[in-house]
Amino acid sequence: MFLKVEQLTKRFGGLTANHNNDLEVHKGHIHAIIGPNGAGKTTFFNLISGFQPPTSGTITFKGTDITGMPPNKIAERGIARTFQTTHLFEKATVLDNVMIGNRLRTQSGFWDAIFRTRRERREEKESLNKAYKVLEFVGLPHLADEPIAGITQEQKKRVAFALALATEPELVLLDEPAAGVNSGETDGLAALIKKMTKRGLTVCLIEHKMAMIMSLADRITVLNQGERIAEGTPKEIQNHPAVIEAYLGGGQPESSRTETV
Ligand SMILES: Nc1ncnc2c1ncn2[C@@H]1O[C@H](COP(=O)(O)OP(=O)(O)OP(=O)(O)O)[C@@H](O)[C@H]1O
Repeated sequence: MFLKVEQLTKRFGGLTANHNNDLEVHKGHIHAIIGPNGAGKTTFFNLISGFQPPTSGTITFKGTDITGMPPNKIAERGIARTFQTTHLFEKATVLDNVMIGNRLRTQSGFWDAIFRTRRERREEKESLNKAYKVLEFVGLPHLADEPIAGITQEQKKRVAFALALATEPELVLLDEPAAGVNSGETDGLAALIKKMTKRGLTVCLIEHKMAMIMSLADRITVLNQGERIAEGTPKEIQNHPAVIEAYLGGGQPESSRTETV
């Protein structure tokens, strides 16, 4: 299994944000994580990408146990995640964001960057080439010199993708890639996600836009109140009683919370 999460739990004091959750992501798939607000989706991503340590459970990526590894080590092993667009530097250019962001999030040579050693200059050139390549991929090479503050929300989403892709990942975790953009732009971002899998990437995404998820995802995992309540194909999920119940906001009996398709 490409990514295998077993019995993952995260507690914040008395609150259980994730409770004994399992997940299997197949190579080359688009796997969506959905669920109402506060279901524990972002926490789940934080645990997989190493931004928070789990309370218990294991995460195995390509056969290696990566549980509790720091984010830069997990990125080195091939897992990248996107951040909300609020993580971008508004005054810096698109290109600088991709370059700086990549370094800050994946490399330890921060002081090299400050003092501009020879190694740093060589790495900067490589980093520049890489940044242009990923900007090309996400369709923004013409905006390389534009400050983030001057581009649209949809373009910022593409920059967030570029940041993740610059780490040359095999698995990309996208946190609400289409939040705050209109429907035409959502279609464009969905096409870009499809293009990622055509290039051999595996994608795991959190998203609230159901139409997008239903047409894009190979499999869907549904979380509610920290627990996995369903897993299956889009068709199976659409007709799943526990999912319908969770989305209608009625809450559900304890007994149905661990039900799977
Ligand atoms: N660092 C933290 N400290 C304490 N509680 C937290 C922390 N992070 C998340 N939580 C809580 O854990 C629960 C799950 O939050 P999380 O952000 O993972 O949900 P979500 O499904 O991503 O929600 P949304 O769709 O609204 O983004 C919430 O009750 C939240 O308040």
